Amino acid sequence: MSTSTSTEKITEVGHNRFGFDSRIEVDTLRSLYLTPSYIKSGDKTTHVGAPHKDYGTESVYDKDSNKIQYTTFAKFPPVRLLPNSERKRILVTGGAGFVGSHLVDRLMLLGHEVTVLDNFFTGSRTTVSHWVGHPNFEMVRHDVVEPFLIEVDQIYHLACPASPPHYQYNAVKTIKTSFMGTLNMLGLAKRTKARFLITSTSEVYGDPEEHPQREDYWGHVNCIGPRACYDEGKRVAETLTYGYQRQDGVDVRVARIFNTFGPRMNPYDGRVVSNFILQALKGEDMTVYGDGSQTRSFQYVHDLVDGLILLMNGPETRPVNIGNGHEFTILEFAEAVRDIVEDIQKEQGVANPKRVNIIHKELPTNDPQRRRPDTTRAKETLEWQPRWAVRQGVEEMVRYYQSQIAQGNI
Ligand SMILES: O=C(O)[C@H]1O[C@H](OP(=O)(O)OP(=O)(O)OC[C@H]2O[C@@H](n3ccc(=O)[nH]c3=O)[C@H](O)[C@@H]2O)[C@H](O)[C@@H](O)[C@@H]1O
Repeated sequence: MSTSTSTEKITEVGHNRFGFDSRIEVDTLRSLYLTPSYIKSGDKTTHVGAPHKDYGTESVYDKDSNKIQYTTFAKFPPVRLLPNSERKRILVTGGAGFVGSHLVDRLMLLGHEVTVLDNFFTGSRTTVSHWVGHPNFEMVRHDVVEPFLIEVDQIYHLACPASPPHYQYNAVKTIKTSFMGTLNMLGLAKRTKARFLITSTSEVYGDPEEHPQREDYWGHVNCIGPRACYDEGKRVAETLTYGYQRQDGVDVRVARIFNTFGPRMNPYDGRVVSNFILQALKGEDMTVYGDGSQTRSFQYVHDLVDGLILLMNGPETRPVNIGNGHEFTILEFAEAVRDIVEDIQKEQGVANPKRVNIIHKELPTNDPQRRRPDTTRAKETLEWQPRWAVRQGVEEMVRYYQSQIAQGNI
């Protein structure tokens, strides 16, 4: 499949819709994840990554001693100054995770007060460390399976491991997180009258018999399979959400997220995009599970954050699919990632980049055969559509991982 379609340069993300202006320059966001870094070897220090800014975290990796020194600057990225009437108190559970950290960046830059709850099981402090100390920001180490009391206007409830190896690592804890965590956060929403948004998943459709998947499809889930802890956990979380809406009038939003990728994805989390990019960058064999004929549709994280913010502030209370409709077989996707990595390596002066092999490994049990979102509802009710081509996102993620490798973080 060709990924070389020419794509327009995206300079701004977000929308000004539903009384909530979420527009931000892409370069501002980038400066938060493509952070400056230096590598020291003997007397020589080389700069890698983005140009130096006087905020965020800087790292110097000393190759000889294998030590890394972080410096956090007391200056923060400038945030929008909002009048009190517009500034919201926003809770983001799982805010130190991959998706959560991008949402936090956006909400902080927009001028809101953000509290992050995270138990750091799969999230990491470093994803949002550039905000620590900011007057509008608070980070709390807390597990959502325990109640949490706070006064807030909006709750984005993201907390839950999302990668198959992570969520299957402790299946009982995953179900507990989905059920107890959602129960606690809905209880909080009921008491504070905060609007509540839960990030559900395309996995509620299981191994779908309908294609593409619309929100009114009930799904095809094996309730005793290895994925059930996540799939059924999210299904019961949705049930709870609408239970609180019907019984207690809680103002709810449900996002069903389809495969998402981007910078800050944990390099070891085992999902396909991070695995393929890192394997290609390190010159290792790329591992396609099964024959690679299963399909997925991948969306870039900035599109997802746009969708979440629109959903939270818009009128739609039914579940909404948020995903990109460009469907790849996994084998096609492996080839596309390999081509993109080679193109970038050539652009960087590597004359003949080593062509990595694609090898096949066993297909995980109950791995869904086909997955593509029908996003008509998001288009009609939120006026949301994905804007980032897969190639644009993969290119940016390659550069992010390259700088992480250079810094000794991978
Ligand atoms: O994003 C979604 O909609 C949901 O599905 C994902 O699950 P999955 O689609 O299986 O995600 P990956 O682990 O990235 O796998 C995608 C496909 O690539 C394959 N794969 C994965 C990794 C790898 O190295 N090679 C490989 O061929 C898998 O077998 C699967 O067919 C994640 O579980 C969830 O984060 C999410 O809720």
